[in-house]
Amino acid sequence: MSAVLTNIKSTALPVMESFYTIQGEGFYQGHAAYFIRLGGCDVGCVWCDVKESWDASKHPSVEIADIVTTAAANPGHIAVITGGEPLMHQLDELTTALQNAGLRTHIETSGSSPLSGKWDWITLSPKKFKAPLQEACDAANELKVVIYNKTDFAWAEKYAALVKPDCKLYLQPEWSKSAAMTPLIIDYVKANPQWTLCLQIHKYINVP
Ligand SMILES: C[S@@+](CC[C@H](N)C(=O)[O-])C[C@H]1O[C@@H](n2cnc3c(N)ncnc32)[C@H](O)[C@@H]1O
Ligand SMILES: Nc1nc2[nH]cc(C(=O)O)c2c(=O)[nH]1
Ligand code: SF4
Ligand SMILES: [Mg+2]
Repeated sequence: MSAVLTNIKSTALPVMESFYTIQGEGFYQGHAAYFIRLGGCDVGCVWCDVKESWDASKHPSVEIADIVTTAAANPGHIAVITGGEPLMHQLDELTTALQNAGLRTHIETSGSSPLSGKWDWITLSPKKFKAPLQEACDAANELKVVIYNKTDFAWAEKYAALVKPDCKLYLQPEWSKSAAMTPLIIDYVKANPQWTLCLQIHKYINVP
């Protein structure tokens, strides 16, 4: 996948899956939300929990009008755009259409591709494998750092210094390392209470 995808204004986007569930992570954890998972990612996190999303060509192209109609058919008021890396796509048309249909627009992003779209909530989850752009740090409403080993705490602080003062700060254990990392996160949050522990609750309660 390359930057070729980034600037194409299109009326359709590759959709790997979409589902109505509860937001399992971050400030909106527990809220009903309709997730739209776009195909394509050029970041390549070794521990990514959705590697099937990486190749955009493996996912069907869906018209934005159809994406929005399906999203708006649910009673929830939040649409979460995730991926893959959703900012590999130009998202102005999708987000405008979702907002015109009465939905809040939230994004889950690594911030490593240029920002597009109109957002009510931006979750920035920076990655070592492809660093976020400063424009993503400037715009983030919450910073969610995945903790894979103990050196990741210092790395998280580097990004906490780059986001806005009111940006919410979350530390999320990498799923396969959760047993080892969660106790370290608990100790870290107790010593540094500006941070909050974030568990992926959907994986504990077995919802998508
Ligand atoms: C699959 S990513 C898709 C959105 C975007 N590419 C990103 O990384 O933010 C959605 C969220 O899941 C997190 N994530 C992915 N794999 C994970 C894992 N194995 N354990 C914990 N969090 C994970 C990411 O950091 C991100 O916050
Ligand atoms: N329930 C639920 N909450 C989530 N929050 C972020 C997710 C993502 O994969 O982007 C996700 C997801 O896949 N499922
Ligand atoms: S940036 Fe997101 S989708 Fe891409 S590999 Fe990393 S966690 Fe997976
Ligand atoms: Mg997920």
